Amino acid sequence: MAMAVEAEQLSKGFGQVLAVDDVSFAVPEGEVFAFLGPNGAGKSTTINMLCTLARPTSGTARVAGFDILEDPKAVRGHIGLVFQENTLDEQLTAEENLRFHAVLYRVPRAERDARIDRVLALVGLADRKRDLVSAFSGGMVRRLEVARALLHAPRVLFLDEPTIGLDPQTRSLLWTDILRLRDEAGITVFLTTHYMDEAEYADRIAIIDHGRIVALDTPDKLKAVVGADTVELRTADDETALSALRLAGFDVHRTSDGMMIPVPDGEAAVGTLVGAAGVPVRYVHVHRPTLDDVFLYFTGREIRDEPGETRSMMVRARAARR
Ligand SMILES: Nc1ncnc2c1ncn2[C@@H]1O[C@H](COP(=O)(O)OP(=O)(O)OP(=O)(O)O)[C@@H](O)[C@H]1O
Repeated sequence: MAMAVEAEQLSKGFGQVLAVDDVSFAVPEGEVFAFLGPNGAGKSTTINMLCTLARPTSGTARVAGFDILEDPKAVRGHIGLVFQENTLDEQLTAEENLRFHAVLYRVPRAERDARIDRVLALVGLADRKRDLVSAFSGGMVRRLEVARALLHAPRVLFLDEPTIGLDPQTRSLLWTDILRLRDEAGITVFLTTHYMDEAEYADRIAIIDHGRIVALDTPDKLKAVVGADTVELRTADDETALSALRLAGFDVHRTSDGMMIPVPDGEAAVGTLVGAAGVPVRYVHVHRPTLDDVFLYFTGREIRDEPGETRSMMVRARAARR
């Protein structure tokens, strides 16, 4: 199978900060691939390297078959990009914005009208062609940005946090567009997000934390790793409970405020776990796996603890004082 993106031991440092740390992965053509991680995990830095906007400190990658270091111009010609910031001209209509970009990207004059209509249709904005962007909702602006990134018919589309700041309904509409690009145009989509719920739509997810990929698979397989069910326990003495449960043969994972134990049947296991903990139990919760659990399982904390260690350290310090 042909690969749209192949990263080989990519690293990028900024002074003392290793933003991306020895990351390798491959994305087959036609896949929707999500880079999922908290703020500061290294998602934007990875996308910037793949799009030739930042130079790796070490390692390399091939995008649409071209090496990002040896052939950056060819890479740029075969990718579309949507950044976190809006870069459309609000005083122009949707069509005028696209036309301006088509000229910039040297889309042949004879093809411009057809391309503009095609990309507007792909994002469901065909009937808003002549409207001013200043009259668009946040979701429509994002969709127009996606349309613009598609004008020169790229093979790979990079979207950095495309749904940030949008309400859940608009986010879900944008996802319909993204999946349509894959299904109708065969485009490979590489996107970053810190929204667990929407990462479920992706064909595969790489979970990135502190610059490293900690897990990579389909949403279903990642959830299966966590176990059929998970029991979350918080006790009067977590260290003692953790040792006792491990001695009793359970696979216990420490979290910032307790522990998680994957088990085949949560409800059936609660009694045994509470008994085996050997200390008073303050909180028990049985849940079916979600991607939040997957993140907690692989990183030991919740994605919402971010941004930054400072906040999670404060949360922990506050919890410790209670
Ligand atoms: N130009 C830069 N100079 C110095 N440090 C940087 C620079 N760009 C990123 N970093 C640092 O590298 C780390 C990774 O940042 P990056 O923006 O890639 O994370 P992210 O996962 O995309 O988060 P966000 O969604 O907040 O952008 C962070 O610690 C960040 O502060």
